Amino acid sequence: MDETTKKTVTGATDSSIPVTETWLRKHRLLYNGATRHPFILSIRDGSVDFSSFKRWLGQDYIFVRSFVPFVASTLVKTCKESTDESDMEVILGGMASLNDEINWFKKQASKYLVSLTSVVPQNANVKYCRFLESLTSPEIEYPVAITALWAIEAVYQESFAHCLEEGNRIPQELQETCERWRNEGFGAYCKSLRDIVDRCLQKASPEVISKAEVFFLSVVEHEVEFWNMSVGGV
Ligand SMILES: Cc1ncc(CN)c(N)n1
Repeated sequence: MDETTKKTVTGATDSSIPVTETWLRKHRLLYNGATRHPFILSIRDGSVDFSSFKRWLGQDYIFVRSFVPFVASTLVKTCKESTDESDMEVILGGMASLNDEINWFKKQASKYLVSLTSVVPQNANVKYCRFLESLTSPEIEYPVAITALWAIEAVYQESFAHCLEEGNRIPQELQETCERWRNEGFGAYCKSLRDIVDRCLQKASPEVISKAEVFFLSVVEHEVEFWNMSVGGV
């Protein structure tokens, strides 16, 4: 029997395996589709098409601006619902670094001559931003919101970390882009988010756990669509 589906004698799922680990094992192919997407692989091997990179840059700037209200709404849920006071500091730190992220996009846009005021959000981006907005609803439970936040950040962290793994041939000018999400601080932030998710879901009802898994999968699918859009799909 697969370890991830191991049941105890009472029939419950083995709680010694953190929930995020069970999902990553169960949905590995889909998850790899996001973190090893052809766009990411093209950055890694140096064959990236710079018009795709510029498209990604402009679209992601729009995305990050929509991401801020979602993170803010998760911060509010954390303040109201979390039983651990350090959770609030984790999310607050993430919010602060989003300010840097927005400024970084502006700087890169001027370097690559991308006019951020004339970027028209593409279909996949519009859908992803709508999804983010739906997550700000009070009906979205804290464990579900924090799951989505973790998944969104983790996909970027793992994708760009992969670009810099041994054997890469990334163009010098994209080194800084990859570092932005590969750096130790961002890695530690993603790890803290994951720990919060696992802790919250350990105490959550089966319904909330299932809902969180559905939203985890939705994030991964939106991320794949976002990369597809960047390489020129719709
Ligand atoms: C689409 C997307 N996903 C995640 C991240 C990381 N904040 C981002 N900038 N853009």
